[in-house]
Amino acid sequence: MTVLVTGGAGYIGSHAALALLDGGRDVVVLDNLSQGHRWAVPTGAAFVEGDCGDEDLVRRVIAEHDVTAIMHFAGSIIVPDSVIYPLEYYRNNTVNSRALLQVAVDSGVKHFIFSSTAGVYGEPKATPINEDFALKPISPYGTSKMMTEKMLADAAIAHDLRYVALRYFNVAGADPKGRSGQTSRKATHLIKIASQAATGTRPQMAIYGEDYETPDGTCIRDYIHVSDLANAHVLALEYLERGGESDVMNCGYGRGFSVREVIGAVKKVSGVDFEVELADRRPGDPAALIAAADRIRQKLGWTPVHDDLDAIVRHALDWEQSLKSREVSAA
Ligand SMILES: NC(=O)c1ccc[n+]([C@@H]2O[C@H](COP(=O)([O-])OP(=O)(O)OC[C@H]3O[C@@H](n4cnc5c(N)ncnc54)[C@H](O)[C@@H]3O)[C@@H](O)[C@H]2O)c1
Ligand SMILES: O=c1ccn([C@@H]2O[C@H](COP(=O)(O)OP(=O)(O)O[C@H]3O[C@H](CO)[C@H](O)[C@H](O)[C@H]3O)[C@@H](O)[C@H]2O)c(=O)[nH]1
Repeated sequence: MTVLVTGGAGYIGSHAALALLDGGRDVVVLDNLSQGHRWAVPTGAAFVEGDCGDEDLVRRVIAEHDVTAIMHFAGSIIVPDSVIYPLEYYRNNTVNSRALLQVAVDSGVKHFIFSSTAGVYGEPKATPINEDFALKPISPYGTSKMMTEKMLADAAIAHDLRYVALRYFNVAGADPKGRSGQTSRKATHLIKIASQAATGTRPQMAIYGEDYETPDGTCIRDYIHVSDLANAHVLALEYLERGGESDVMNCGYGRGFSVREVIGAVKKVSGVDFEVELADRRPGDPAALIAAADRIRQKLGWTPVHDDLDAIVRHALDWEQSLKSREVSAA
């Protein structure tokens, strides 16, 4: 009984693989290394280099490793890129997910956990956002994820398969033991960028807009520690294994911090007063995104242990320092 982790050489997938291994599970990672790194695959996990849309390959991996569950992280993740290359995002996020789902159904894999996003809500009418809000994505990225959610829902009705789609809010931080962290080749996430500015990997950073209708004028987000998120995946798997119904669940803490508050925390924790300039709004940024996070707590018994901005920042900074000594290009 092995868990197939697609995208397990990437940021969140490698943390989920660690959480599964820490819990005594067998793991096989399938990653095409388009973004991830071979060294990011945790020790103890089997590794197959390849594409999650390659049905023959996935079929073989499932059979050879006795896979009974799939955690599907593989995908393309940069929202503005999805506007420029929409068909590429639909191929990698939607078409490849369809292929993976087909093989899962054909092979009798009954449990499927999917990386969805708060991006499926688009510009929500209010905040906090609960799972019953209308899905109105405003980018091809968000739409590509919403379409996979729909495929999962339909497949779960027609076939012997149950799923949990986890809608992540803003994922940040790194493994507290320093075993993994965010190593995207093209960093866009606020805490990653601020950590790079603090550790000297980049000379300065920008705040994208300070004229939003928020207390300090900058956008508010619900930052969730990647290790708490990884544990949510393990709990979601246990939930399915004890017969839980298919569901979608927000992953966030239910509170928000502004861009200025985040940058202040990175400066305080690092002790570095790096340069911050003001820039125009980034297109498509909603003013505030905060999760209503009751469902995941109730249904999975999820109790986060890293709900502390300074701790999230500390772990992100430690990881950034360790990347510098590994001489990995993380920019
Ligand atoms: N990082 C976030 O804040 C965030 C928020 C919401 C949702 N998500 C979703 O979580 C998942 C993981 O994101 P991440 O931040 O770890 O990104 P990441 O880029 O670090 O990891 C994605 C991994 O998938 C691999 N990959 C991409 N396409 C593949 C394919 N066709 N076949 C096999 N491997 C492939 C990449 O090489 C990479 O290792 C993604 O599906 C993303 O959309 C991330
Ligand atoms: O250098 C930067 C980087 C970000 N920001 C701001 O910081 C906030 C957070 O931005 P991120 O890029 O860290 O995260 P997003 O909220 O844009 O994106 C998150 O939500 C998206 C869907 O809404 C996707 O799921 C994405 O993967 C996930 O990280 C935004 O207001 C952004 O404008 C800056 O001011 N400067």
